Amino acid sequence: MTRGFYIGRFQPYHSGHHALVEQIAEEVDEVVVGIGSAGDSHTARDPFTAGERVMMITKALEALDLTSYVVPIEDLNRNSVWVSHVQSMSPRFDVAYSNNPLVIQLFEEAGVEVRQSKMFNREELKGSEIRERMIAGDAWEPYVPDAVVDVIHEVDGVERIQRVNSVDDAPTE
Ligand SMILES: Nc1ncnc2c1ncn2[C@@H]1O[C@H](COP(=O)(O)OP(=O)(O)OP(=O)(O)O)[C@@H](O)[C@H]1O
Ligand SMILES: NC(=O)c1ccc[n+]([C@@H]2O[C@H](COP(=O)(O)O)[C@@H](O)[C@H]2O)c1
Repeated sequence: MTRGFYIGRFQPYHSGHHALVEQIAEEVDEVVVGIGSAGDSHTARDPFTAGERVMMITKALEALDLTSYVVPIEDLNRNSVWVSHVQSMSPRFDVAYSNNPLVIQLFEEAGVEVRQSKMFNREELKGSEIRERMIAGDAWEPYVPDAVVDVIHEVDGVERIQRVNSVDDAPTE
């Protein structure tokens, strides 16, 4: 039995993330999705709370025939012990999936196998692009799983990101 660990901020969880989980599911028996920067929310870069991201991912993964666990993981101001922190919060895993250079380095130094993945339609399936679309009032719904559309509507997510973005942009004096 092998279990994979896939970490990201998932702001929001989009169809590129989902395609990758489907690929991971072909390689391992179970998947842990780690929600990184779990303490961050209500900013233009990180608009959604950990709980909202748990809902997005849990509901999107319901469509897959897969045993999965969704685990929020807060950041730690100490990279050298971050892998231990992750391991303390997650079900035991055999392999980590990431394309983030720091994440890869930290896992490899800790002796954890890391698999990098191909990017799916990265032009459009990118969190920052999808957040920009929300801020601009453009269509974002085609780029996330249907379950994520429902969650973002339920939490008034577009209004949230537009509001925090206007605060971020406000003059400081
Ligand atoms: N389109 C995609 N296809 C495959 N993997 C992806 C895709 N987008 C992101 N990933 C991977 O998912 C993991 C988590 O990414 P993350 O949550 O930062 O998404 P992102 O789209 O890069 O968002 P942001 O633009 O906010 O940084 C990273 O390892 C990243 O490389
Ligand atoms: N010291 C730390 O807290 C630490 C180190 C490496 C990665 N992380 C987190 O892991 C996640 C990696 O996800 P991304 O690949 O989406 O950037 C982020 O939330 C990032 O903040 C945290």
